[in-house]
Amino acid sequence: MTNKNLPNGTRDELGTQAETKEAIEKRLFKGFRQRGFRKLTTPVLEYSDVFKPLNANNYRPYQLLDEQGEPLVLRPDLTLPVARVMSTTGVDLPVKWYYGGDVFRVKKRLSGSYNQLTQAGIEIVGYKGIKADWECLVVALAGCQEMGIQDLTIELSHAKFVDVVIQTLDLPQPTKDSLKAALYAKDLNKYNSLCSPLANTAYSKFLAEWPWLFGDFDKAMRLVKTMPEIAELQQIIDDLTATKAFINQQFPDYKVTLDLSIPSPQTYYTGMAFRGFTDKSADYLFSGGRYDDLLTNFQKVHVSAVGVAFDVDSLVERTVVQSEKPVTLIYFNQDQWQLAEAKLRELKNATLCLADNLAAAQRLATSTGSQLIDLTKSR
Ligand SMILES: N[C@@H](Cc1c[nH]c[nH+]1)C(=O)O
Repeated sequence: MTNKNLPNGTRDELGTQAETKEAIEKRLFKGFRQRGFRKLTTPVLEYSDVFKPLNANNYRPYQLLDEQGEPLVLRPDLTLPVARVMSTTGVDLPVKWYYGGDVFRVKKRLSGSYNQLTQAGIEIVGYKGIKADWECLVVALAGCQEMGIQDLTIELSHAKFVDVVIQTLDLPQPTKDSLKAALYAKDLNKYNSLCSPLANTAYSKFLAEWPWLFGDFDKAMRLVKTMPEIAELQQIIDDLTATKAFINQQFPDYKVTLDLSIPSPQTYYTGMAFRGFTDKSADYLFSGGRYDDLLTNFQKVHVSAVGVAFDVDSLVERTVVQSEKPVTLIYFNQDQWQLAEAKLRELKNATLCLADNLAAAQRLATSTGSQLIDLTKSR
């Protein structure tokens, strides 16, 4: 073997790190099951077509070919495979699924982030109303609470807000498109010059501050309300406001912010979206949202859906791991296997010492700070 390096953006997980991840996944899955979600497992490999709605700008999938030369990818997302399953099998709706597994996203070199990420999430398919969005939030927030995360901020956004506002502006369509791009890129010179024809209109106060329309929820909402009433915006405002009140009531320790100047976290979202952050890192702990049109990519019937996925790696990073206690080493002769097994069952934190002689066993015990039990004397 000549190349012992790992592919870019991948890693090995040893001991505590891998065990913490396993423990977190187990706890999350148990919580999902307790709320009546059923498990859905999909393959790591899928045809590239499944991910057409993804249109991700900041990463691309790993590509390969099947034996017939059809393009395959390592799944870059777990929601789209659920949509594929729903459209190809006759599962009765509504349905609540949970899943866990790795997604693969080839990011720019030197971006510092990993290309293989572990997610655990839920998808609720077949409910139009806000109760399904709130169930996703409760699952996400209760999960964080159980992991002992205290400084959580939930950032709410809405996939339609920017488009609805831009459509009402009295500007030619190409200017509207450029304005949206400049807003997302926070290209303020360009943004201001594109907005200048609307300088003395009822939108001017809002437009002047739109690129900064994130952070404090009430402050952002006050600015939205300086605009003339837009009928289509009302439902969006009502849903966001009710959701903030719901979170404040159910999870009073967590903070809610609003961001109405960003592109939707996923291109397939059609409604409210939410992400959870802590002060310590820019990586989110969970991300989710409503995607009522996703299944129409696979089938003709319109189906409502909403879901959320934890970034399990982010949870691992923030979980305080208990330092491992020194284990007890059980040294024995090979004809004493039964006795060694009995001792192993009796002791809590023990492991069989497989060394060939007592001196080697003693060296191992010293170097690992373990206690050594020598069964070879007990004949
Ligand atoms: N698949 C989304 C999260 C999600 C699950 N359900 C809905 N959204 C993501 O990876 O960002």
